This record gives sequence, structure tokens and C-alpha cells, in this order.
Amino acid sequence: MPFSRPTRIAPSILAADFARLGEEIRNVVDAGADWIHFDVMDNHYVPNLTMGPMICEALRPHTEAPIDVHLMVEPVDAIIPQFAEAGADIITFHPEATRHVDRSLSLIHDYGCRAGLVFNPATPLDYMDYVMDKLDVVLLMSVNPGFGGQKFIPGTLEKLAQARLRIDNWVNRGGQQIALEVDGGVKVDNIAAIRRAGADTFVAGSAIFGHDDYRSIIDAMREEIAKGESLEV
Ligand SMILES: O=C(CO)[C@H](O)[C@H](O)COP(=O)(O)O
Repeated sequence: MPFSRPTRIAPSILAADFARLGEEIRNVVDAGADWIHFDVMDNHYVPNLTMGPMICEALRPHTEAPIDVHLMVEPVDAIIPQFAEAGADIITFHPEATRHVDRSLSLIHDYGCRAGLVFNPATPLDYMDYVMDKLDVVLLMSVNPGFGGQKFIPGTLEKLAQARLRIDNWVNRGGQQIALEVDGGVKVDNIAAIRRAGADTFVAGSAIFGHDDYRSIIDAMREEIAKGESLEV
């Protein structure tokens, strides 16, 4: 029953023009983006440094679309309240970057945000199994985190299928819905395969912000997904 799943396009503003972030967000949401993906890098968990809660707060008035904060930071707990208060809607973190995964997920919920775990290409999915009831999002990295513009790692497709199975089994047993998001190297020419493997939420940075016409590239992504699905029926 894969075709009743939602499709969400989440442009990563890591690839946007940082000198015009507010305008970039407005433009990409006007062009059909569903979520704004906000990459937080700390030069510790990953070798790069990007944006903190102050930038999230400054951008919040520019859109009503959910701001999807991906924490590539270690440790995570101290920064969670700051992002929640800055207007984040969704906060995800890497399980190996906190000592207490269950507690960090609860902390995100306590602050009124949706919570999720992020898995690097070589991080096993097993962490999911013990906290399914606390997950709103599972995010699979299809590149090693830290930089935009990398190539999609093909083994992610099999891992997506495994994550989809875990989520579907959970939902079939009466559990809540969990978004399955993929991040890294997502392009028009691979998005159909990524969808078929089980993703419903697609983070794309360079593919969208590197294009002159945001609407045409987002439309092309949705068309590829629809084409891929009709071939399978
Ligand atoms: O989290 C990230 C890197 O750590 C980025 O969101 C991701 O790489 C998206 O960029 P692109 O679509 O250009 O690959």
C-alpha cells in the first residue's frame, strides 16, 4: 500500500543564499516546498559550522511551513529548548550524539515539537526499535553528514526499505504514523527510486537551490515520484 503515503519536499537551506535567507525561504515555499530543512552543524559532531537558534528565530516570521531542525551537534539536550523557543516545529538528532536517546526525545516533546532520530549511513537502525512510540520522524542520511552537494550512497535504498518495514509494522500494530525522511544527494533522477524504497519526505539542498526556477524543480521531483509509482501499479 505504498501509494497512499504523503509526499513532502523539504529544501535544505544549507544550499540557499545565506545573505538572503528569509527571501529564499519565502520563494521556496511559494514554489511548493512542504517543510524547511534547517541543518545545524557544530564543528564537533561534524566538521562544519552553520546556523544556531538565533537564525531559526529570525527566519520563523518568514514562513508558516514547518521548520525541520536537523541537529548535527553533540551533545544535544542543551540546544533543544533553544530551538523549540526559536520556533522549530520538528527537531531531530543523531542517537550516538546523546547519552540518553529516550530522554532527549521526551525533552523535544516536552517543548511541544515533533521529535526524530537521524541515522548516518553506517549507523544501525536498531535504536528505533526501543523508542518507536516517541518517534514522529526517522531521517536516514544518504551521505555522510557535514556538507551539501555530495553523492547519494546507493546502499541507502536497502536501508530505507528496512526502515519502511519497521514503521509499517509499527503502524499496523496500532502505532502512530512516523515520517520517513531521506537527506543527501536527492535529485530529480533518483527521487523515484528513493520513493519506491519507502521514503515519504525528501530533503534536497543543491538540487533545488542550485536551480534557477524552484517551482520547476520541485514540480519535476513530484512528477518523477508520480511516474515511478504509476509504473509499479
Ligand atoms: O544534512 C546535510 C548534510 O549533512 C544536507 O541537508 C544534505 O547534504 C542536503 O544537501 P544536498 O541535497 O546538496 O546533498
